[in-house]
Amino acid sequence: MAKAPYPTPLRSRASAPGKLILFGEHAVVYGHTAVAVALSSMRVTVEAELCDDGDGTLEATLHDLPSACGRGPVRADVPLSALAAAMLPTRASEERSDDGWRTPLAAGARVIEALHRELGGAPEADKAALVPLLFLAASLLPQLGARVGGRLRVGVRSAGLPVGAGLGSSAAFSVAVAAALLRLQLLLRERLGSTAASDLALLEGGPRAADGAATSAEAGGAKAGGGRSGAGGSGGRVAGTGEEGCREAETSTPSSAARELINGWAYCAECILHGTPSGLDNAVSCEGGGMRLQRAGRESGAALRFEPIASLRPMTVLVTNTNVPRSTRRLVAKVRALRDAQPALTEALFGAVASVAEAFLAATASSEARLSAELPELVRINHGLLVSLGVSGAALEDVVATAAEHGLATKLTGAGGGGCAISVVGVGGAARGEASKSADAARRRLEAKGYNCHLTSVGGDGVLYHAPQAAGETAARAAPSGGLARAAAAAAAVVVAAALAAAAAARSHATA
Ligand SMILES: Nc1ncnc2c1ncn2[C@@H]1O[C@H](COP(=O)(O)OP(=O)(O)OP(=O)(O)O)[C@@H](O)[C@H]1O
Ligand SMILES: C[C@@](O)(CCO)CC(=O)[O-]
Repeated sequence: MAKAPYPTPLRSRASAPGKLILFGEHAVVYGHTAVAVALSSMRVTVEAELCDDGDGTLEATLHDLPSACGRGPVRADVPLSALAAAMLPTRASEERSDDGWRTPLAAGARVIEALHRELGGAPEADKAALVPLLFLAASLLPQLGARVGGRLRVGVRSAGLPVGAGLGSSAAFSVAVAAALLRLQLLLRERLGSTAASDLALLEGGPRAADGAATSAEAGGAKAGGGRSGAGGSGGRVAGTGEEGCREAETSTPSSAARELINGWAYCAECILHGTPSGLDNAVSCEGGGMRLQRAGRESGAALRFEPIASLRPMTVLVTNTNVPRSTRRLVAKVRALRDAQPALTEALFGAVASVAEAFLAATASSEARLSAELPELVRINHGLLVSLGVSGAALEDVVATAAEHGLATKLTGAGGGGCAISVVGVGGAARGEASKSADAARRRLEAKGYNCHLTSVGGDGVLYHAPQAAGETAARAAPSGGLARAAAAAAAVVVAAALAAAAAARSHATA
């Protein structure tokens, strides 16, 4: 065992947004077009700190999740060496080294079981929430298990993103944890002087769109290898609205190579939480902006294809959480039953939903004025089609009617039944003035009825790095020492191509 001191704590901080489905839920299950966007001001933020005091423990705290034991938030202290041991099935089969963080690799059943065991007698619900974080820590900081002493502290907080309401909180959690821990790995390598060219490429952050780096022509350029992604302009508008969210001055977007790795690891965490998710939520959370998605075939097992929407325009929506629990599985089954009973009619409804999604894509590609004119009607029509499919509910209809009294077109988002609805407030500048007065009035009425509302722009920043809260990170780089330093130095020889190939492999896995 090596004891390699970190002269000062290393800290990283990252955040990632939730998502919402603008158009096309349910029809997308049968191969029709849908549109999803990032909820740039509703985010999960993760702080991670690695320091030399302590007894070789990972301290994880999920500040927003109340523990099922009824005392405080979900939290755990786990020996770092035990985490490394739990990962042995993965490492043995892969013959992997401390360099394993470069290749996102899903957790097998034996690894998941071993991580559960490390959480001892904690309530099952707490374990389920913690295991993805433990897995990411062990995967992205594999060197730590071989050390004596030290402490890794990870804290997770949500900024306005409700947990389990259909807005992609689990993906935001997974992306933000993966980003914070990847950055810690890279800072550790930099501190130890083992930074290779490939690591520098991963460490590099770009300016956010909110800093004015992305013009509207670049907005949404979420191609692999591209710089900023997502609807850059809206990122700037979010920062100016005075909403909740992360607006630190020192904020940057991870490089595209880093985003690919983050997305790959986040998908691995999502698989632990959800089995076999499509990968849409983590892709939108990571890249920001908006995505067009479509299944390759008519059946729900068919692969989902994602395509960034290059022309997404800034939009402001009022998100209303009915607080009515919903089961996506039950609602999807309900639509399937309707399709079995009325195949031609149901297919016609799906076709109409897809036409709405395509009309939205045409309008946003055309002009702000056209989108502004057409969006409310498109929202109203899509909701009507979802009502016809039988997936609305009493609270959702109440939200639609209440918002309509204030001139706002509203639709359910996600599976329906309960969960959230979205009301169009405006496109670009239209979100101010009269539109914003209507939104304020609607919000007051809806909140008086017991719903939770959040005014937000959509399609802005994806995953972001933030300046850590405390000083110390800028302290002088330490000389490499001990086994950890040697392992890190050996790993540094791996070239850029390896990191990019690994990330590409993860991406193809995530979109499969
Ligand atoms: N802020 C957070 N801190 C820790 N864990 C979180 C946080 N937000 C979400 N999670 C994890 O994600 C789970 C919720 O995932 P779930 O899929 O039910 O909801 P969602 O992601 O909000 O909705 P959807 O997947 O339908 O968009 C939580 O139980 C928890 O494990
Ligand atoms: C209802 C649905 O279309 C969206 C749920 O958020 C289901 C799915 O796409 O898997």
